Amino acid sequence: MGSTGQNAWKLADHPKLPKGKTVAMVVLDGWGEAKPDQYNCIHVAHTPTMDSFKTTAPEKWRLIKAHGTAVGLPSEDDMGNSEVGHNALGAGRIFAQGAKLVDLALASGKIYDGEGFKYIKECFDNGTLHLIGLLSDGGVHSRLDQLQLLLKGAVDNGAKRIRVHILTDGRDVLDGSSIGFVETLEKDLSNLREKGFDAQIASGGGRMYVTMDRYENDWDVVKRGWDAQVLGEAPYKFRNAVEAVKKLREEPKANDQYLPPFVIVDESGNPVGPIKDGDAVVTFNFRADRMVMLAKALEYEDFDKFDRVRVPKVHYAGMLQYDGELKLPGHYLVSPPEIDRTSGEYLVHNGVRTFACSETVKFGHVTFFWNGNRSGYFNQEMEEYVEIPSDVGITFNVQPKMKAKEIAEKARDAILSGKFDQVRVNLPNGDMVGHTGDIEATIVACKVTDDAVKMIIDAIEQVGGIFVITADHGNAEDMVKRDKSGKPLLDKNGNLQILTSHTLQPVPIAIGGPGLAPGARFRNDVPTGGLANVAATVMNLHGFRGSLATMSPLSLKL
Ligand SMILES: O=C(O)[C@@H](CO)OP(=O)(O)O
Ligand SMILES: [Mn+2]
Ligand SMILES: [Mn+2]
Repeated sequence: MGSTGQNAWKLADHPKLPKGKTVAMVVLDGWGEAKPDQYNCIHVAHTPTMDSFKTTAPEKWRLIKAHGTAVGLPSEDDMGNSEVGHNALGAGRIFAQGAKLVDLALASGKIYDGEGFKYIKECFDNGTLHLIGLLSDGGVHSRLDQLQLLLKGAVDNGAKRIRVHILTDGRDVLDGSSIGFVETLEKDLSNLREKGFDAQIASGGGRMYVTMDRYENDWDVVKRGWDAQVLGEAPYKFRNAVEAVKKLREEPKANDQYLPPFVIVDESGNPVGPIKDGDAVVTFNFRADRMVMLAKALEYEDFDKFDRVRVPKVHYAGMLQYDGELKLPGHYLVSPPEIDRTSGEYLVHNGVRTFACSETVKFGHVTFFWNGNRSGYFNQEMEEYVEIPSDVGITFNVQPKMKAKEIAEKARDAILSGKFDQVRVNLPNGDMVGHTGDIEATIVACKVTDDAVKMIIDAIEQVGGIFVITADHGNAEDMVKRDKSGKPLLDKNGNLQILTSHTLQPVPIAIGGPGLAPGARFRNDVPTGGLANVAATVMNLHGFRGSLATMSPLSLKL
């Protein structure tokens, strides 16, 4: 393989597999494999299409790893997530991910020598350091222990006044756990106060209602956060954050994910921590998708998505740089993984035309994450990305069908059009509805997903193509927290502990379709395999050689 120019991208022909077959690449979001029981919504739901892969063509079906080190996360206790999952699927390699890179930078202390930290430090003498992010130990977007280390490092490096703007979780961790996390943070801050630092929580709100929207689905979410964090304005005012979270959770149907915005006020009723000129701001989430919108609001001069009212002149740094193409934000504490030479870029250099589609809430998964946290096209003549607008302002248990049918129709039409060689979609339902913890709705979500898969493979059937159906991580296959033996756990009131988060489960991958070379199947003597092996397998199915640079496929027997 040449090292420069077009030659560096040219892929050799596969010795046995033909070129020119339309390949449908379908990612079921949040669809893992787990023991069948009543809390496994995939098992309970009517899913004849997905079931048939496993039962009628078991040699073309297998399980692959979708969590922990197989997707670049720090440990095997880390559940998978969309960012790392789609990064691995799209890049075909395992990269040490944000969670891990931040751990290393904090442990070595290198984070404090970096450009980003030096930049925010310039404000420590006269300004306040604001830390904004998700408060939990979920490890998907952020981690409490990293925030704690950062707080310590900041005061060791001269920060005197610190305000933390918290977003409560309940999506990567149990609902209700926010109280404990806020208590822990309050204790740390009160220890700092005892040592003479002026450190407090300044504002808060639930992650799905305040700040952490993604892919520009609903700017109101970011505005609510802006109002509380920057302007110090919110519908609820409290003297301390533990009281805030406890009180707001008392509202009927309240949960951690959707707590309304609140600000902490002093004895005269004034907000304790609006962001002002001369302050430093750090968004401490390492994961990109749900921080990009706030980063734009903080960084873009000609921002017009909502009225910011007041735009403080601050030194802002992200924990990571969230968008490599937009270079957003410009300053960051830790360099993001350099996810280069992704499969999408190989495709455009090798004449493979791609169609990618999902609805808004997952659109960036099959584009931005797939392409290594890079927005935009590699080559617009070779690619078409279609976004179907998601419903806004609802929780998806109310509308568990979401846009699965519309996504499948777009995929079907793209396949039948003959204009594309790869048709790639994400079907969000298992994940988005699974996160609501609503078992009945999640069962509907799984059925609808199965219907969508059917529509896509029927189209593949018609054009003599190939399908690859897989998932990015588990979610809908397990809706309860369990003990080590697998028994569902009850809380202190005897209620089932509902699991709103992803899981540690493996995910299925199925290949098939009339275009698949006769006899092609997965080797059953290769036990390991993960999401990072899918890209090279797909390249094989497009007729290209087995290994591309360092990508390795799931072994196929031909
Ligand atoms: O909604 C999200 O941000 C995460 C869970 O925190 O889910 P996913 O990784 O599937 O996008
Ligand atoms: Mn996902
Ligand atoms: Mn999810």
